[in-house]
Amino acid sequence: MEKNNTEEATAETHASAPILIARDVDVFYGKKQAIKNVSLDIPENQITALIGPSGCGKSTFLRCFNRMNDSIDSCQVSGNIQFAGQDIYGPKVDVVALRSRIGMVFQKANPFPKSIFDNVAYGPRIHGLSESKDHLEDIVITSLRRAGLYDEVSDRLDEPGTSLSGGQQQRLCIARAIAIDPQIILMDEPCSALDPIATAIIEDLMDSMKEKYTIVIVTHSMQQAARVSQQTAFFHLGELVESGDTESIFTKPAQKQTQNYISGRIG
Ligand SMILES: Nc1ncnc2c1ncn2[C@@H]1O[C@H](COP(=O)(O)OP(=O)(O)OP(=O)(O)O)[C@@H](O)[C@H]1O
Repeated sequence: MEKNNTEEATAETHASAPILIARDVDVFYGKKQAIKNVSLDIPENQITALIGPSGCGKSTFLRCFNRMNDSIDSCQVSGNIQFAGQDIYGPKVDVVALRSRIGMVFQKANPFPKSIFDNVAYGPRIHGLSESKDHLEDIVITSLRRAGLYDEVSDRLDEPGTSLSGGQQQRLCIARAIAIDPQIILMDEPCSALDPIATAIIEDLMDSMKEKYTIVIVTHSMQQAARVSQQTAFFHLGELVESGDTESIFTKPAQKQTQNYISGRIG
């Protein structure tokens, strides 16, 4: 009995070990501060939801994790973010390599103007991940399967990615992210352009994906955060008000601001 408890405790500790650690992160767009001294741990193989009212800084904070903010001239990020123990803003960091480990899926599905196959094969080709044509085919098929799309497209891999439905296009983008073998997938409101059925498919998919990947999702939908995530972080006016396990945040939040948001009093 005692042994089982120890095993359980070890498994639990392992399951919640942080893969991303943000400390004292500030983000400015010019003189305007969008993120104020935010510290947050992202546990491995879990889904963390970033929630909060429009403009509170969720997407800005998400983009810090794979340095997508680098491409915005006015944007300055300071503080410390570690990925698997390495400072991702360190001088020697190869941003392209970082983004292959920390992939991203955007609000609006954005397939390349290429075939379904080539959309998924693109990343492995440019990152030199495939040893042969057969290996590349394997990667494409495995990625499409992991994204829950293969069965729907197996007989039309040569057709344009843009010929798919919105929900299928979003799963194609997830397959594209998976194809370069990331550890983390950042999702910025991935279902906001989708109908409830396509949304439910993606939510089920996320649940199965967390066995292999760590997911951080920005969502406007509190119901979605409650359905899919194990951890939730609530932002307001650029500050992290509170974070913790999703059930606690939604049933007994520690902060009044969180309570007001989840009960619809601010939004
Ligand atoms: N490229 C940019 N240039 C200048 N200001 C920006 C830029 N992107 C975001 N901001 C500002 O930073 C703040 C945070 O924006 P951000 O998009 O991160 O919030 P959000 O919580 O994701 O909002 P939403 O839920 O509406 O998408 C806002 O005040 C926004 O106007």
